[in-house]
Amino acid sequence: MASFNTLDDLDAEQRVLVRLDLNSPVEDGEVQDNRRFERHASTVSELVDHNHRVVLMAHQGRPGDDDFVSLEQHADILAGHVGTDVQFVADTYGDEAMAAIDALEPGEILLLENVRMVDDELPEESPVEKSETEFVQTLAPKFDAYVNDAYSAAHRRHASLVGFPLVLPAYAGRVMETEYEANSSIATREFDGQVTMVVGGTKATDVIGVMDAIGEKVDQFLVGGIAGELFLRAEGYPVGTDVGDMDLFDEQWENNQDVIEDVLDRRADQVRLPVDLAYENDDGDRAEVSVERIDEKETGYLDVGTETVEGYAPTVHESEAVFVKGALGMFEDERFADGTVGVLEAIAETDCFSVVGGGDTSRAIEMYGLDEDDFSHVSIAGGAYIRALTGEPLPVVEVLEQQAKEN
Ligand SMILES: Nc1ncnc2c1ncn2[C@@H]1O[C@H](COP(=O)(O)OP(=O)(O)O)[C@@H](O)[C@H]1O
Ligand SMILES: O=C(OP(=O)(O)O)[C@H](O)COP(=O)(O)O
Repeated sequence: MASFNTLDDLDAEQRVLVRLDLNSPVEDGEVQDNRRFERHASTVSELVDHNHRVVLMAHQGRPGDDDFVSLEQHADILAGHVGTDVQFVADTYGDEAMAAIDALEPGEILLLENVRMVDDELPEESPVEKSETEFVQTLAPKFDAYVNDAYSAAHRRHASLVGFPLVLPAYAGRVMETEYEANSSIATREFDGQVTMVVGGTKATDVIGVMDAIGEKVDQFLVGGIAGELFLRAEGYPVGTDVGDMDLFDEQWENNQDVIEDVLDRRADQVRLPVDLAYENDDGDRAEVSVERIDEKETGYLDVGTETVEGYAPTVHESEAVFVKGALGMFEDERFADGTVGVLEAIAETDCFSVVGGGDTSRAIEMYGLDEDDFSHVSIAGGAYIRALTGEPLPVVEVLEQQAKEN
């Protein structure tokens, strides 16, 4: 259990400054609705119900990137989820923002402009240095309290995340609370039975790091995606290499070969690898091949095969807890969704404690008609989830805990 203050500790009718993480995919300039809006909307609604004046801060993209855009569209999308108007001001702590904050009535919501447009926001510095910036020093006096709900950005030491809690009474929002409890549980909870981790996706470096860090806590790793092929390569199979213009394997192999070999060496009986793989045949259909029958990699393998799923599912059924990081195949293409969906269905069928993380992987749940309620927790965090799994501290959580202890 984290020992930070939560909304349960916050008195009603305050002027509250809230940090959300509404960072979203942007396609052709259009911000895409996603789980982050829906989740944060419940925190915002709760604050509105308690008659607070609610001022929201968030970021979008990184300076220089195409998705580094204004939060104007975010205000409309969030309003749709909250069911109440969300005002927007194209300013963060200048005169325009200050006037909009002053004009706010109890129960009203105002979203400030993208905090990454403020020079003081981004350089990673200590919370004390961040709290001394002009941004924090100018904005904070307008408020009685600060709420941080941005769990998925909790690994960053930015002004809006770690500066304000040093100068205002600080509370964790509901998303922060829920994400923290669920995602940290692999490190902090003792489960009675078997703990299983499903790892896949394209960012093999991340999941291999998790396997290395958390091997003591996990009984079985069910591996697929790019990591699956890299582990097969380490076992001597002629896969896990780039073919054509693919660049998913060779660089990650060079960066992780030692760790993979070490994990296999120390944890051979914990690591389960695909026994068959799926690819697109000349007719454009899904075809499968046993890994034993591959002589040379000539095509991209886009999913684990049927026999692999049939082998993984019983392990899931026997588990007390299952954590997922990364998809077992390229599930966005229906032909290559069997591995990911098969394992998610197996998890949904059981009443084990389950966490599904990773922005891309969790999209498979709605894409294939699975019910989010059949999982204990579907995380909206990527990098922060990885850190929670490996037990690495999150600066935002540390600051919230520190403030709770001192005040
Ligand atoms: N064999 C594969 N070849 C290509 N892409 C794959 C393969 N297996 C999984 N993927 C892709 O991995 C993506 C998810 O991986 P990743 O971005 O690392 O995870 P997340 O964002 O969920 O943490 C999915 O979009 C899926 O298409
Ligand atoms: O989307 C985010 O992280 P994620 O891609 O790890 O889920 C957060 O908003 C953090 O964004 P950043 O990685 O640009 O600091």
